[in-house]
Amino acid sequence: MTSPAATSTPSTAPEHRAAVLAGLAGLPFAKGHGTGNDFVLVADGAGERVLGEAEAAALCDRHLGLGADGLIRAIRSAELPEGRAVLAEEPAAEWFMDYRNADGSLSEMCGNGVRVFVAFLIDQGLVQLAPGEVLAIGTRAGVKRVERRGEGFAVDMGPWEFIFPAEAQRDAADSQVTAVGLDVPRPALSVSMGNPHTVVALAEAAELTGLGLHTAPGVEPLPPHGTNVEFVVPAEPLVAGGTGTITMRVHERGVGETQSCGTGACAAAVAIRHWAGPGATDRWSVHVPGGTVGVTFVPGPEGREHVELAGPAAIVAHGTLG
Ligand SMILES: N[C@@H](CCC[C@H](N)C(=O)O)C(=O)O
Repeated sequence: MTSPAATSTPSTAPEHRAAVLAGLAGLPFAKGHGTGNDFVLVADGAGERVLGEAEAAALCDRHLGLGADGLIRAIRSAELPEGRAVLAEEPAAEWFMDYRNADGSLSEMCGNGVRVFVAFLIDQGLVQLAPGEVLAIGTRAGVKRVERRGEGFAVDMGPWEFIFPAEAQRDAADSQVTAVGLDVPRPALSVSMGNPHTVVALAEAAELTGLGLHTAPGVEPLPPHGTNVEFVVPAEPLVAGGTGTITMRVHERGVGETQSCGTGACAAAVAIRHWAGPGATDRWSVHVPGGTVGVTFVPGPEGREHVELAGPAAIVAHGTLG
């Protein structure tokens, strides 16, 4: 499995962006989103395109490129080393979601992205998926099973993990987070959904709206590969059998503030349920600026608890790089 994000940042100079985009002339693309988390999508089944860090950053540039939170390439799993590792686990995972953040860095997983990815495969006629059917998708966080459900998709995101398990169990918080708009550092809990997250609970909606997320929050200690930071306000009921409600804003690693983060919503539900203690509900609605996603804790086939993420996915445009 590839470890995350390259650490160097591609040049943001306009002439560099223009040169990279000129090299992509003629490239067909689509634009899609899941609850406002938006992506440029490219079908490159045989892996013939050069779509690395510089290309992703240029395409995702909101002023000089197409503009998106990330680039998703649909490539056959057999064409990538990470994909071949996935095929050894699940031979049915023909398609691999090759995801990069807006700054060009790799991430292991994108929860909104994988729903939009499947919508794109259907849109391109690369797969057919009837309501209730499940498609196995290769990702850098392993195989994800995506079910077509209602107006969108439900994804088995696999098991969650604490990033600092000893501290999380002992103190219910493992780090401190600072951000523009917060008077003092706040305790936080770091959760892996394949990619890293740090969740901070705030007391009220006014604190959430008052945050300045144009500046990256500070996290101490920082998880080894950086982190996405979710600020959350939970609301009642949190009790078993009910649906817990969370309002969330997020600052994403490699992007900045986004309208939504699927893996972040899952991490938020993990942290809030942990803080609520025994008897808390397994079903959550997470409200983000771009809409609402559902998070449910379910038993996994191997005996571990899995997280299911459900939400919409839309393909809104098709085009060709000029
Ligand atoms: N920025 C994230 C990757 C993208 C997460 C995504 N928005 C989601 O919906 O899960 C990272 O670097 O881990």
